[in-house]
Amino acid sequence: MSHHRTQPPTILLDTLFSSDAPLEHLSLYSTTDDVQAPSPTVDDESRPWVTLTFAQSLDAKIAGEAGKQLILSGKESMLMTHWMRSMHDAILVGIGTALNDNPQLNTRLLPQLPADNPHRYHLPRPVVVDTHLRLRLDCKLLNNYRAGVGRRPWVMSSAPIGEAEGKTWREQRKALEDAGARVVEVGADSGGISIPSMLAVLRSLGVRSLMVEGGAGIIKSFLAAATADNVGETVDALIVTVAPTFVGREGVGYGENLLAAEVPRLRHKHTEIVGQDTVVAFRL
Ligand SMILES: NC(=O)C1=CN([C@@H]2O[C@H](COP(=O)(O)OP(=O)(O)OC[C@H]3O[C@@H](n4cnc5c(N)ncnc54)[C@H](OP(=O)(O)O)[C@@H]3O)[C@@H](O)[C@H]2O)C=CC1
Ligand SMILES: Nc1nc(O)c(N)c(N[C@@H]2O[C@H](COP(=O)(O)O)[C@@H](O)[C@H]2O)n1
Repeated sequence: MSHHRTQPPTILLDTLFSSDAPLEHLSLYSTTDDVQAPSPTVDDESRPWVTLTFAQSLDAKIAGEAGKQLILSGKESMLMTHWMRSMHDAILVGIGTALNDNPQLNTRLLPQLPADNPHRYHLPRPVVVDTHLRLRLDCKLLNNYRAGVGRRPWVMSSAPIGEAEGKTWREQRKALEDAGARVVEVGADSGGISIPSMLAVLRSLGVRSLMVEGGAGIIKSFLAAATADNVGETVDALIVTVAPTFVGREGVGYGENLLAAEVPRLRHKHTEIVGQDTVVAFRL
């Protein structure tokens, strides 16, 4: 769709912004005024706006056998994902994805702006959820930051209680910080980093909107945190790209253990055919 080439797709504008928001330059911001970058927000500012998003096959798989990374999105819907990235202050992935995919989480697919355009695309902050600080020191997120083409990655982690484990964690924290990361301590429980605590901390650090890209474990946790009982407390929008392909049962899914009573209530907002894919957007 041609308008995807020069401005954000309608499905994103409809889902992330209210109809009275000024639609010009929604994903652009002045190089001198980062703070003014347009962003979806929640009213009470207790947490960031959260968009949960991923690409899946027809049989609801997000990766291949043993987690093999799959490019499920076609080029048009991948471009849509990069527009979406430009509309959020930060992008979050779990450490499983960071280790497996070594992602960049930037907006490199967006069309080049004319040289005389005073704006540039908003570059989101990468955030990795990593209890045990397993992030590699030579990952692309840190390499890009050191090369001046990415924001400093934030690593959301939790200091262990035991002395031996604590020593390793502190050493790894120093190594990651020396490599350029900012390690942010958050409370954890048996399910890993506490999602509500992490969201509150991110908001206190200035993150107004968070795009959660996966992987499987993170998607499950955010869906579980956004159950019917908790509606409105964790996830604001769900945007799923469905690719016209089957992966098979060896692939990695995210929904196998979801209980019907626990699934969040979805309000359908928009469905759009983007290239060969179908993108479905909901508000929660
Ligand atoms: N198709 C798509 O759109 C996408 C596909 N993927 C695919 O997903 C796969 C990775 O998924 P997965 O291995 O599950 O890894 P995740 O990226 O979901 O990371 C999960 C890990 O994050 C840590 N963690 C800490 N706190 C939490 C919490 N509250 N909830 C969940 N996890 C937490 C845990 O590790 P620890 O205990 O060490 O902290 C956990 O093992 C890859 O194959 C990747 O290619 C990924 C993104 C998008
Ligand atoms: N939208 C989308 N479609 C797919 O088919 C995917 N595999 C993903 N994966 C996510 O994108 C990350 C890679 O990002 P970079 O290209 O390195 O910027 C990957 O880690 C997943 O989070 N997404």
